[in-house]
Amino acid sequence: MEMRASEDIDISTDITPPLIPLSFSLLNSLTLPSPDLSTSLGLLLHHRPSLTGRIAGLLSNRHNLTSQNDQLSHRIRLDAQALAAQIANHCGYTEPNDCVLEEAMVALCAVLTNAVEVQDNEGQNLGVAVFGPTFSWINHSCSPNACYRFTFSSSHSSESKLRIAPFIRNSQQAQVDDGVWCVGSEFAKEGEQSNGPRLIVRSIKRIKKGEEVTVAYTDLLQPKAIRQSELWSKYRFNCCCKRCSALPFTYVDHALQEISVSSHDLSSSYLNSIFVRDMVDTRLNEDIDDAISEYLSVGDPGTCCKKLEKVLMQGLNDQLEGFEGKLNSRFMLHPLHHLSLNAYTTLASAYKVCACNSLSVHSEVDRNQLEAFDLSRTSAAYSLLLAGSTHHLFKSESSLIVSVANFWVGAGESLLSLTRSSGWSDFAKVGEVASNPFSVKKSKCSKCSLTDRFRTCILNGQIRSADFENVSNQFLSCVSDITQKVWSFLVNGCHFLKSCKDPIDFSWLMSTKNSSTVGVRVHVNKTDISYSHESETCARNREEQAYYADHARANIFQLGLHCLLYGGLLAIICYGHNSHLACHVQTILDHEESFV
Ligand SMILES: C[S@@+](CC[C@H](N)C(=O)[O-])C[C@H]1O[C@@H](n2cnc3c(N)ncnc32)[C@H](O)[C@@H]1O
Repeated sequence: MEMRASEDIDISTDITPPLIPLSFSLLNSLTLPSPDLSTSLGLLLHHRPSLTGRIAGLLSNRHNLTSQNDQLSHRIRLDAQALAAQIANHCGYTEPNDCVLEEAMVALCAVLTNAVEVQDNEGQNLGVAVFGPTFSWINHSCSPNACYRFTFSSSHSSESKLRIAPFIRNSQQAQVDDGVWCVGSEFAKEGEQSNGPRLIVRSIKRIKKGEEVTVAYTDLLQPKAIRQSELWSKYRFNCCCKRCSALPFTYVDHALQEISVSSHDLSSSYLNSIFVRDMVDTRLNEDIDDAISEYLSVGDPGTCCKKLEKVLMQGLNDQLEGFEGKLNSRFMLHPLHHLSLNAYTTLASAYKVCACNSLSVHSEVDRNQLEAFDLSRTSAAYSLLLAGSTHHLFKSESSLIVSVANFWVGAGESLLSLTRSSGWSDFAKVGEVASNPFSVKKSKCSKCSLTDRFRTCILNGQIRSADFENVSNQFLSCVSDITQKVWSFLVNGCHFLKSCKDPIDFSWLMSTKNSSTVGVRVHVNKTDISYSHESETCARNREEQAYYADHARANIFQLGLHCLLYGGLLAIICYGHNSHLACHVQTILDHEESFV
């Protein structure tokens, strides 16, 4: 089964009304050991599996999930026994019979195949839910044209209408029970009291009438091999979408897994050996994963930053046992490799925590202000690098919009908060620049229409494809200009960041594409830096320092504002104007205004 557009749909359109779940389990109120089991029980209490192996119209995929003698099928069997025992108990039997066990198996497989994690506004995992066919018949694509969000409000816009319909191939007709697809039964009714999660599907691309509507079942910022492996281990299917079938790989998939080699005695063709590539991938993955997991469990952000930056700067330099003896090479992550992106995300957050810790630990006021300022500056630079690098990928793969929206908002927040740092006083006379001197209203950019676009969109909730393209081009042009003015200031003191020539325009990567010694350091070109922090710190007097700092601060404010507004616009496209992220952007803008 699949879902298709029943009309032409523009980008940024809700394509279903709010849908109510068939079954939902909150993480903190489980009667059974796992949310999957509780959700399966909820499903079974109201629906019986049909002879075709579906339950409430949902595919159980029972055969594919349980036919192999592997860990997944073993786990499903054990869980199904626990579920069957619970049902038997509920019905007053002492032992579950084969029929109950089979029903438990079908319900559990249907939950594994169709359930989604429900997240609150902050992205925290609340539990697990299964929805009816309107949502559950939507297939996966690694380049999807739709996304979904949750809402917890019981009122919804009267405009939201169903714009998709099931498409059933002849061979599947027999699988669907009469009455399963019943328009209206899954939709939240006006004034309904229940306050559980509702799910809304929204277009992130233009979709033509009759085109299949797809969503992502996995993280799209992962390379093909990882996406395929996750889809196989969870759902047991091989994705054959356009992105996965592209040969050679799409630019995005190539970049997400690119590793370069530098060596005196080996050519980069060695990386083409799957054996060497897998070995290098595994080792680099372990290094990044270890640093991040240690940070998440032990909570030492400083050590994590050092470890991650070491991997980003030095790559893998060990002797590796290869099939032709020992390989004495250096393997570097490409700046757009998916592990680099993970590292930037963690570094942005870890430096921010370091900055907060620094303010709370030191007793010498001036020293801690300066240290916290430097750490916040580095955190903001990593946020900008993350947003810029994923945006670069987004230009080739527009379904990355959902991640990119969050990253631009994060970069905007981080840059704006940097402009409020008391550390600026180090550049001028203490106390003079303690509050934020910039106004959102007065800082309206003369070159782009972002502020107006955001305000219009936050009111009416939609942007047309053509408008969006224009706004994106204007935004990129402004942000590239401003970034050139402040990047050297933002990255001062951080070796890895200094080695990234431009966090927005990645054309510098292309020029070195065929080099076998692609180390990020080769891209450093100090002559391109329009003005550098070094020149500020060497400035002869405090007036000069203050002058440079004022300019840097004003530019960082402009940069932050652009990132935030653009992130807000993307948030409206992906989640709607009433969404948490769009409202969050509005709140930051109001907050900034209140500083003046
Ligand atoms: C949530 S259901 C989607 C609807 C399903 N096609 C149906 O007939 O009910 C998920 C299951 O659909 C199938 N599926 C989804 N996307 C797919 C894709 N891109 N390629 C192959 N199978 C897919 C897999 O069997 C997966 O476990």
